[in-house]
Amino acid sequence: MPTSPQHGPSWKALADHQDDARSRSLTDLFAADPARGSDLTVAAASLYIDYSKHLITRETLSLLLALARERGVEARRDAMFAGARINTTEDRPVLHAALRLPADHELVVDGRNVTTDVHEVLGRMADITDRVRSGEWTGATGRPIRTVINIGIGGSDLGPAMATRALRHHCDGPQVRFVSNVDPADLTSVLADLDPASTLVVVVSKTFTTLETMTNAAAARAWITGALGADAVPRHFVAVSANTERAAEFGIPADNVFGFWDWVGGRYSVGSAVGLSLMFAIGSERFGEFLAGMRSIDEHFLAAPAHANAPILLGLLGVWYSSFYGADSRAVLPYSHDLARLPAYLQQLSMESNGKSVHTDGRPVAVGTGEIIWGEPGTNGQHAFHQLLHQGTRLTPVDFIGFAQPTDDLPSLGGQGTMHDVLLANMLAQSKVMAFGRSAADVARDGTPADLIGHKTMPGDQPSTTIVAPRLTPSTLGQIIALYEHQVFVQGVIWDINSFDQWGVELGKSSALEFGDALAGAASGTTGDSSSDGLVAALRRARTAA
Ligand SMILES: O=P(O)(O)OC[C@H]1O[C@H](O)[C@H](O)[C@@H](O)[C@@H]1O
Repeated sequence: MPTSPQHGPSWKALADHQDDARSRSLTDLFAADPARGSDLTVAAASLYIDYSKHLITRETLSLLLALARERGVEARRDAMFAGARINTTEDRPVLHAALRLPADHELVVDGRNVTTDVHEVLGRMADITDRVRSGEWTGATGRPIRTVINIGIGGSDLGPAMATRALRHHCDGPQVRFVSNVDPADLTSVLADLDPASTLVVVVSKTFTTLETMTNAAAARAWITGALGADAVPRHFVAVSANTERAAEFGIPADNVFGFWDWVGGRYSVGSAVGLSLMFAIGSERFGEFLAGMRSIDEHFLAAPAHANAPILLGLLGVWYSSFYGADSRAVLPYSHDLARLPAYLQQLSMESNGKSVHTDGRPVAVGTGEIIWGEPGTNGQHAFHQLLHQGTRLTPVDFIGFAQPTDDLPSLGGQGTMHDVLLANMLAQSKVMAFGRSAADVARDGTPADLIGHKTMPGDQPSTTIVAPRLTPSTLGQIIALYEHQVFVQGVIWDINSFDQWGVELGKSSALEFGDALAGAASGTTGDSSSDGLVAALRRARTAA
């Protein structure tokens, strides 16, 4: 049974070391160690990752790596990949990495070779994808499918939605749209301009019980059957679920149900059948490239020594800031408009995984765990929230993500270079000024009036990682996703928390059911607290107001 991390010798050594290191600025660190900009980098598949602009010395790194050893990160990683039941509160293996294993790689769990099952489903997905994309699969009136609607929420939405948007340039199948929110505005606006006769609905739910998804799916079914009759359902609905019986109860024939397994967490499921809508959009071949990209990072994570292992290094840096500096959040800033939904995707991946306050054995955690992930694509954030990153009082580590080659390009304003170069130049400039700032002496040298010097001084020391890839492709997107998955895993191991359950979301779900009754007037008496009583009453009154 692992002890709490703060009781081990490495934690104490890091805390003592931090007391010494805290006064050293990134400007000082780069002056004292000019090679750090090239040395503190790591290559993983086609990703080049610069972590030199972090508040660490080489000694910090070796202490962090000692912490990883002490916490058994590599042994735990091997246990995960081997199918050990490391999701202890749900007694399940954690095998999203098995979703991208080659077909000839045997991985036996509970007496079954899971890669056989994975590739059987992948084959069925490829088959329906080919039929839909070629027009062989038709709707009830014989029309080919022009639009696919993915109905799902959380892990059954964010992954395929983020990836479909990211791979816009590779989308050459039916148009794919996403509906997640139980707010009827979501479904209504998505359906508004669609023809039911050429629309295919993919209902995605691991459990097939999620209220939002079931509600939207029922409304979509009414929309289809209202136009085309009840018999149209098998031509217009397919399901993705680990609960195939429930999917059948909804009226979706078994041939149209694509399964996955309880060893795939929702937020880790984009490489499973949950990615079916993405496959419709980009085709099965490119989906295969996406899985291969993920696999290349799995292999790196498994094989690279810890000091050159990107997920281990990035995981340790996340712990360094969360637990030692008390940083609450990390900004993820993709300098790629196509990655606009990546921060939202990573919010679920990281915050639902590591937003925990007890150790694996149920004892309370005594150190800062979890990170609040947020962000917007560059350069939009620069004109909105970067001010706080540049001159605010909070330490907020940043991940910059950029691509050498553009997906789209246009000439720049001055005609020299291109807009993509302007984008990349901004990314590099932001990481530089966040790290090194601008001293008061420098500001004064410009003749700045004394009373403005403080206002114009840039403190610097806002740490960042920069992740660079040649181009945004199915493979590099898969690599980025797997990199973050494993970073989250490493942090969970160091903190000794279960990154693979999410009990915290359950209470809100059951409470919402009670409020549904109260709003409808079906419940009598109090909701249990005076604030909720007042809100229910105000909402009921306002419904009848003009
Ligand atoms: O795929 P489903 O079973 O419908 O679940 C959808 C989502 O809802 C749950 O409440 C969990 O918090 C998420 O981890 C999950 O991805």
